[in-house]
Amino acid sequence: MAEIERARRLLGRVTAGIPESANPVTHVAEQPARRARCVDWPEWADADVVAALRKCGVDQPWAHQIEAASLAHAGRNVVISTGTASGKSLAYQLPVLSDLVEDEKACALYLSPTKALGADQLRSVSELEIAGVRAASYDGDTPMAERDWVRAHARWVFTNPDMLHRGILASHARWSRLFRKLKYVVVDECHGYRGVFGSHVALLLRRLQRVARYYGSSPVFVLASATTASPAEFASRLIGQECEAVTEDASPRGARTVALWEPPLLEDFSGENGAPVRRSAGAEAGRILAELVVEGARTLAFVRSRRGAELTALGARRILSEVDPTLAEQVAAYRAGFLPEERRKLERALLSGELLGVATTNALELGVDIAGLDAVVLAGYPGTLASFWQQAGRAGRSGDEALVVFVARDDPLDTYLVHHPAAILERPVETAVLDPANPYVLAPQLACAAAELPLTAQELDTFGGDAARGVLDALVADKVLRRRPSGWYWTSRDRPQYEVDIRGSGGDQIAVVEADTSRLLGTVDPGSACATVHPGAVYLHQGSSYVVDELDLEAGVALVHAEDPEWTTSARELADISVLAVQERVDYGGVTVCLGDVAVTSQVVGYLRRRPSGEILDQVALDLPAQRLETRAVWYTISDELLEGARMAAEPEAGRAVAGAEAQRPAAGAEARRPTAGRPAAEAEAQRPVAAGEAGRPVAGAEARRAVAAGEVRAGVAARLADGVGEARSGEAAAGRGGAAARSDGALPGSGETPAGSGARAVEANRRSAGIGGLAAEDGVPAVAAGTDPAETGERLTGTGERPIGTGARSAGNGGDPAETGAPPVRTGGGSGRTPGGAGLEPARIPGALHAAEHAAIGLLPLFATCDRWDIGGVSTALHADTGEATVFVHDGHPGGAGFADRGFAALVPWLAATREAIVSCECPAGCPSCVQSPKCGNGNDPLDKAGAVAVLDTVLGAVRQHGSRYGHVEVQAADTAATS
Ligand SMILES: Nc1ncnc2c1ncn2[C@@H]1O[C@H](COP(=O)(O)OP(=O)(O)OP(=O)(O)O)[C@@H](O)[C@H]1O
Repeated sequence: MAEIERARRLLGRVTAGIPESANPVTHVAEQPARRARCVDWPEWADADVVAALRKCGVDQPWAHQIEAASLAHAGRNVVISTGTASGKSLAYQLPVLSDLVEDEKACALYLSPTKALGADQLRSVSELEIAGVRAASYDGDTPMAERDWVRAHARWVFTNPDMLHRGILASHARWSRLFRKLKYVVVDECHGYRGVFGSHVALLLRRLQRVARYYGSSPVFVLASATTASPAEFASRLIGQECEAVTEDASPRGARTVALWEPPLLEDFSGENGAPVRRSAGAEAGRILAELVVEGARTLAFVRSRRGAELTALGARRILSEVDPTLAEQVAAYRAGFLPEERRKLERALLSGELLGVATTNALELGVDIAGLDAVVLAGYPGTLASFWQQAGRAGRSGDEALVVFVARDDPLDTYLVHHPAAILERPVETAVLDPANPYVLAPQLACAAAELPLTAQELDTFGGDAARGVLDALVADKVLRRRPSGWYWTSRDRPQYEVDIRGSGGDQIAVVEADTSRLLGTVDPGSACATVHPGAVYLHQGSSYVVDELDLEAGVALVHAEDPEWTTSARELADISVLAVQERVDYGGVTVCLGDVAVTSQVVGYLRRRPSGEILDQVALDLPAQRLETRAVWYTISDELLEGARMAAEPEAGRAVAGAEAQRPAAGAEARRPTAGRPAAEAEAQRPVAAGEAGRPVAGAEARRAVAAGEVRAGVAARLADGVGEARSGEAAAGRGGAAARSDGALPGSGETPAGSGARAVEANRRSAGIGGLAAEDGVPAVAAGTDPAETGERLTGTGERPIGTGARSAGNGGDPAETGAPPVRTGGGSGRTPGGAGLEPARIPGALHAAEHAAIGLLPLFATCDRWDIGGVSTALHADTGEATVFVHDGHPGGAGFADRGFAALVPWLAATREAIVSCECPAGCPSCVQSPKCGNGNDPLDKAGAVAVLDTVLGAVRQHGSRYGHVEVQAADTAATS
């Protein structure tokens, strides 16, 4: 009981003085303590290894450790997927070290997503001092002289996927000693291999296996993962072989109290278009951190960006210095670029109580032996439940209950989570999404594979079968490979690995160079360069701030100078989308849901400068070229009949958008089925899939605007309301995901090819260009792009309601523009005469309703696909030329897609239901960042119709539910079954 009192006391302390009416805590949950389940050391384990582990403090192993270790020892691929600090390292150390001792020629590889984690793991193996093992690292930091030694002598090589790709597989003959006797491959933190990076790693591991086979070995894979859903399935997909899973965590855990926290609305600020805004999660976390430090609680606060971490620590110190200056000394920010020794020092200081509070980015999430803290504060959802529990899991000592506070940021996903505790506390951790069949990933990977060893027809099944065959044909047509009877051969003397960056797929990299010193700070992929390193952009690199002077896309360089201005920048982008091919299409009586390939043309048209207070300084127009991205999208269309229905719309209650039940209620009336006059009848056209290159492309942005102005298209229907990807990508978010920032393989923007073709050409292009992008990624340390996410840095939008910069691309208002009036127009009237399940929206509201529904859907997709909202974009339009109907698209931000849109299609119903819930449960009157406003909206969040969005979503969900039993969408697609940590 004393335990619970302690956590409750801590929570009481952080809420002290807040009136009950303004209590930010939306939910409190208690998680009980768990006892350890220990077992004996297995007989097969080497006695010296056991003795060494004992000496390092592991007296008796936990059951899950030995279960996994024994499977590996028996030659079975295994993934251990258990909670934070559950001793996963021992599960692979025991079999690997035992076998290395038993067979003095045997070798092993260890792969980690970051250099820092690899260094930590090497240190812990070296500390065991097992004779003859010769463990060594081989990464971007390994001096040239040492590399020869590692190749010649090391038996356990600690490296990362980037070095495996460029440094080991590319010159495998020099590593023949290792490959001949390669007994184990350890893949640590494998849940991080998702999206495009994960797809590359999956193919890289297949390349590794074929090279090992060539030298006569067939290594066993041991994978370690945070708790994830379906770990066996995911690991099998990652390595391309059967893999067993160990998931029952037998390590001890202290009890925890988890509090969900929604920061209060600010009274003296309003946001864009007059929307209410909340206190930033970072500022709130600083205050909570200070209160906990006063209580003597050892606390780690996770903040999403480096700048945010610094501001949070600063905020806490400022509060503490007023109470007791010595307490302020006990709070630190985790600085980027900590060396392993500094991290150890920090761990020790925090564990001993010398330091009481540390504000950190997720850099401290991996490879840190910090557990048993008194409290953890999470400022913002870290993107995945796996990360959430990884961070939360740092709290909790046996015998003493710890506190976890999750502070919501002002966005739809976080808001949804604090109001739906089950989505955090009871939901299984999501499966990591990867798609090794993406042609943009397959093409460069197959080129690398062929360059390593000629590819034979028998091997193609491991590379995706038919998908690989199609890509190989394109590579042959482009003369990248040559087809001979015995297989496919690489044609050049150059090695493709140097130009293929496995951390992304966006063409040749843009180098970010400090003009004064010519120092290369990092690289950004060309797809997001206009948004992140446009002239005037504030660019963060390793915690330091720079301002971009010049962006030369042709030369591939952004020149910057060191400067830490009083503002941050966020780009604004317009986009247009066309359907290239429809892979899946399901009709639900007036609502159609599709999955397919699209081309997104986007243009950064300007940027906003904001002070940390949220005040918008100004908007600066930019004249940058449009970019083209071919990718995957999920979209739904709604017929006019359903959208407009009859003349009765949802009536918003004060402070709430309520259209749900009302919009669902069927009402009779032939009136409702009347076709809308004046709207182009494109139904027949829209019923068939649109193939690549066909006529019927959408009206391009400028063209649409002209058409609207000229009255050629009905007012309001031609504007595309777009939310481009990555325009204000947070540097930390990019880095945290393993680095979308450093890319060099992939599509040629603007090639207009089908994915396979352009993927093939990408390789060709990459072969010609020197891959600057490799520099950042070789280290396993991705470059950091501008930290401009206002939600992360504590900035707030102060609304001016101004028009987007230099565009005019919005719905042509006809007096009914809801954003102009501040509130959606409300129709009243009898319940008769509307289309069953129809939205009851008048035409002028439709663009704003679709736009708002699209924003919220982008915000909520990360709940179902393991992506960040910056990985995806969207476009909504009241009339799309390719579909002939009102359409909302949500698309992947990577060439060829990363599986996110596919996941949205598969989880359509729960995704859109959660989207609706997020909007409805937001207390704002007409839309705010917590529900339908987007931080990256190219249209200045205008028009947005919150009540209309609910009506749209109800219409879609109603139609799917009514007609869906014949299809697959009614089922919640949750194969996710694993428990959280
Ligand atoms: N059986 C055991 N008994 C006691 N302590 C153990 C045992 N196994 C591991 N440990 C200790 O637990 C701590 C965490 O171990 P380890 O870093 O391997 O966990 P992990 O699951 O890899 O953590 P993370 O979640 O950070 O990846 C280490 O200090 C380790 O020495």
